Amino acid sequence: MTLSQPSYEALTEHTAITLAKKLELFDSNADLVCHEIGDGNLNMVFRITEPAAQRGIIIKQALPYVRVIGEGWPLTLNRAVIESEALRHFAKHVPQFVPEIYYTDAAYAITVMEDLSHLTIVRTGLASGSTYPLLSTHIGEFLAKTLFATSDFAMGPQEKRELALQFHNPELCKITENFVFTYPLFDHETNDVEDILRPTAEALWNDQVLLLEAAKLKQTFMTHAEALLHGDLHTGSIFASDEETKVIDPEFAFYGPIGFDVGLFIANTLLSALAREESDRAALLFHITQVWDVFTITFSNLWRQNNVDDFAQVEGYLEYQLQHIWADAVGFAGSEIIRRIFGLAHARDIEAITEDAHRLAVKRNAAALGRDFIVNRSLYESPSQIVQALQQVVKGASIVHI
Ligand SMILES: Nc1ncnc2c1ncn2[C@@H]1O[C@H](COP(=O)(O)OP(=O)(O)O)[C@@H](O)[C@H]1O
Ligand SMILES: CSC[C@H]1O[C@H](OP(=O)(O)O)[C@H](O)[C@@H]1O
Repeated sequence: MTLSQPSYEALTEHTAITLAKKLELFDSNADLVCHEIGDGNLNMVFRITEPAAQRGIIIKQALPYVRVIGEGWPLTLNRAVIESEALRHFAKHVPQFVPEIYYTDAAYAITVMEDLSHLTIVRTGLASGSTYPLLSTHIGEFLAKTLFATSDFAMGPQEKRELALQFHNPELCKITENFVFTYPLFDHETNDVEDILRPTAEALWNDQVLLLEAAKLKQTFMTHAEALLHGDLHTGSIFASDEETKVIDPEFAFYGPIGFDVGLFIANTLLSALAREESDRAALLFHITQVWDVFTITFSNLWRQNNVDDFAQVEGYLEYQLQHIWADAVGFAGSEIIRRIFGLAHARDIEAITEDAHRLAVKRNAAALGRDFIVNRSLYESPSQIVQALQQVVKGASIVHI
C-alpha cells in the first residue's frame, strides 16, 4: 500500500504491517505479527504485535460500507475521522478513560491507537462472571466530564455550535434513528425476532401508547443538541479490568441529548444483569445506581464551579436539568433494550444463553422493562426504581410505580 497518494485502499494483514513500519511505530527490521480482530458491525481492526518486545498497536480502518452487510450498504468513511476526533476530544477531559491515538489518516479512514488487549470488552467479561467493581464509577465520571465540558453550560452557545459543526454525523445518526428508534418498533425486514417471541413483538408493534412515546424519544434524539455524545456507549464499546476502564468506538459521536449516553450504558448493563442468575446480579444492579450517582455528583460539582450560563445559580435549574437528563436516560434505555431484543443487532450475552426457556424468559422480561421505561419514564425518579422494576419483572409480577 502507499500512503503518499490520498486514495482509499482497504488494508490487509500484510499491508497493515507495512503501514506500521512506515509510520515508524516499530523498528524497520522488527518481526511483526498481524491479525484482523474486528468483531463489530462496521469496521476492520488490525492488531499488530512485536512478540519479542511484547508490545502492540491497533489499526482500525473504516470500510466504505457496513462490514456485516457488505458493499450493498455504503457508509461514509468520515466516521473514522469522527471517531479519532472524538477520542482526542474526550482525552482533553478524561485521558485516563480513552486509548491514546497515535495517528489518523482521513483518506485511508485509519486510526492508529493504543493496544488495550490487556483489558477485556465489558460485555464479554460480564457474560463470563466478571463484575468490574470500578466500572460505573469510571463511566459516571467519563459521562459527566465529557458531557458537561461540551455543553452550553461549559462552552457557551457560540463555541458549542462551532464544535457541533465538526461533529456533524448524519449518516451514523441515521443508523441510530432507524435501527434503534424506528425499525424495532415496527414489523421491519431488518428485525431479528425469534419465532416464538413474535406475539410479544407484535404486541409492542400494535401498542399505540408505546409508539407515541417512542416517537417522542426519537424526536428528542434528533433535535436536542445538548452535548457531544459518544453516541453508541454499549458494553461492547468499553474495555475494562478490575482497576481500569477505557471507552472505545465513538464513531457515532454527534451533538445530541445527554441522556442518550447514560441510557445506553444502563440498558446494556441491565441486559447483562438479566442474563445472569439472580444470585450473581447484585454487582451489576449496583452499576446501574452507581453510574447515575457518580454522574450527578460530578456533573453538579462542574455546574457549580464552571457554569458560564447567566442562569446557572438560579435555584432549581441544576435539579431541573438533572431531572430531564434522567427521564431521557430511562426512555432511551427502553429504546435500546427493545432494539437489542427485536432489532438487527442483538445483545451477545443474551444470545449466548443456550437453554431456550431461559433465553426466551430473559427476552420477554427485557421487552416488558423496555416498554415500561419508554412509556412510564417520568415515573422513574431514581435508578433504584429501575432495579425494583427488574426485580418485579423477573418474579413474574407487573411493574408497579409507587
Ligand atoms: N484499542 C484496542 N485495543 C485492543 N482491541 C481493540 C481496540 N479497539 C478495538 N479492539 C477490538 O476490535 C473489536 C471491534 O472494535 P470496535 O471499535 O468496537 O469496532 P466497530 O466500530 O466495528 O464496532 C473490539 O471488540 C475489540 O475486540
Ligand atoms: C447496522 S449497524 C448496527 C449497530 O452496530 C453498531 O455497533 P458497533 O459499532 O458496536 O458494532 C451500532 O450500535 C449500530 O446501531
